[in-house]
Amino acid sequence: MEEVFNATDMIQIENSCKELALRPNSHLAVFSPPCSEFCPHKDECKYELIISFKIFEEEFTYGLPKGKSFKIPPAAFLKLLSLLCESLTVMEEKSINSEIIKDAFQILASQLQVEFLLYNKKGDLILSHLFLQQRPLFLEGLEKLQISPNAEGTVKTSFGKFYYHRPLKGKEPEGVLLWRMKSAKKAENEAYKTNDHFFALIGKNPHFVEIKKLLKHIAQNDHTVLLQGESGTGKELFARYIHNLSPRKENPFIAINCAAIPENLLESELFGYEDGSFTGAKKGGKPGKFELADGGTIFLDEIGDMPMPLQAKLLRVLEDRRVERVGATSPRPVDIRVIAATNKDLKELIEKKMFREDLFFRLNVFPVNIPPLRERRDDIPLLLDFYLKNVIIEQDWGFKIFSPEAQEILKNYTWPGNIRELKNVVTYAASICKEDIITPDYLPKYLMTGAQSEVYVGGNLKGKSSFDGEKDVKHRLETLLEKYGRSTEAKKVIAGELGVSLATLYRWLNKYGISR
Ligand SMILES: Nc1ncnc2c1ncn2[C@@H]1O[C@H](COP(=O)(O)OP(=O)(O)OP(=O)(O)O)[C@@H](O)[C@H]1O
Repeated sequence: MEEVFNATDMIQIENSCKELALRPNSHLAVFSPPCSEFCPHKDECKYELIISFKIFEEEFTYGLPKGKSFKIPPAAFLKLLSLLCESLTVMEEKSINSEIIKDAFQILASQLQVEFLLYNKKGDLILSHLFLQQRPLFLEGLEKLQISPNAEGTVKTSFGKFYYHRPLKGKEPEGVLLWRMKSAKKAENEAYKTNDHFFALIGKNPHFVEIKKLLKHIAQNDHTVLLQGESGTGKELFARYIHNLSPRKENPFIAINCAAIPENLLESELFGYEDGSFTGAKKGGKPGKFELADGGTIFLDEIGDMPMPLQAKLLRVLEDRRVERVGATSPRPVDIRVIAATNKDLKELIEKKMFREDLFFRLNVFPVNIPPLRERRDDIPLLLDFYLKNVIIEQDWGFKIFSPEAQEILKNYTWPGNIRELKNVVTYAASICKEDIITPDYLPKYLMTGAQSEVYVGGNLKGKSSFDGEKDVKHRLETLLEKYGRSTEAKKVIAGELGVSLATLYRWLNKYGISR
């Protein structure tokens, strides 16, 4: 028989207490100790609450030690509620326990973030717990709810959608339990909002899981890793994953996007500079990213965009583990692990004499290819769920899900912008849909027409739909620059609005000859 409670804090109470707590004729009893005036420990009972219930012939009696908080899994609580539903006679008898039972269930429900409505078999609402700012003026009687004769299902009430469960005794329903979880749970909130990207590396696709395993292994040593994959596939997230699993995890993780920084600044950003090394240089000089990453990991994103002269300097750092600030006369030692990433074919760049072959071999110690989303479609539902929950929690919205039809469309789309695009689509759909269920009406139209997003075609702007041709693209970029300005902050906003990375935005600005 499955144990209903496996709560970590609820403990099985001693037999002596059990005898006092158990009510042999009822299925369920909740005690706010003392359980009885005859209890020898009644003045110093160590439990806050005692719950005793019987399923079939088996009895369970658990106590919550004082000063502990409930950690009962919500599923167990729902089982308990449905048990309560079957034991409604206990409530209706107005037994001495009924008030305590009510209180206990209210406490449990609020701790577990469960909303519920409990009706007896006559259809009267006898117990409820709803997270509403204002108390509802009235609660619907059961007959208004038009619950189907099934034992389980979903039903719409004036407080939104609920799941229902009606236990049957013989053929007669014993009552009905309506319940739902509050979606914006604080506990989830913490898990989802965590800066620890380690936890947010979502994916169960076997190839993806293999990569995670390999990287976990690689993380233990200091070898250089080269992550290759399309834009938005999660290269930076993987780099953080490696760092978080490595012995360097307490030290800095420094990311720099080689394509997002103007060529003339990149050198000093990476290597730092000495006092007075150029006009406008900060007094006392400045350490570069390599020095800042000392003891930790440096992530060189878009390495294919690094200018040739800097490639030579990077090669020296990789070979000697020493870095020379601009204007310095001698190098300083650095202890770093290097992770580089690219969405370009470096071998092709080598052929075009745009990337140094010797640097490629230095970087390519552990090459890892991150698959595009279209090659791991089985992960799409997981990612949709993850980002939907994320946005709901961030915005403190209520319950929302994608309808099966919307899920189907999202699953079949090619996602040229990969996970970044999926994330944007989820945010867009959840923002414009005021209902609980996100139907295809709320999805961007290009997903349905088979056309690709205007902003994603392998990271290059060449799509169709509302954007037609380069003239439109250039115009859109110019309009946005006019609207937001040209500061780095403004560019981040623009990149966000277009749903691309900052690096891609810089690439486009270069491509269309728009001044930065
Ligand atoms: N497996 C994943 N699970 C959850 N979120 C992910 C996953 N992979 C990527 N993301 C999210 O997708 C977005 C893009 O990821 P990231 O910046 O790591 O991609 P990238 O490959 O480095 O992109 P680019 O080449 O454009 O810099 C980020 O918001 C990241 O959090």
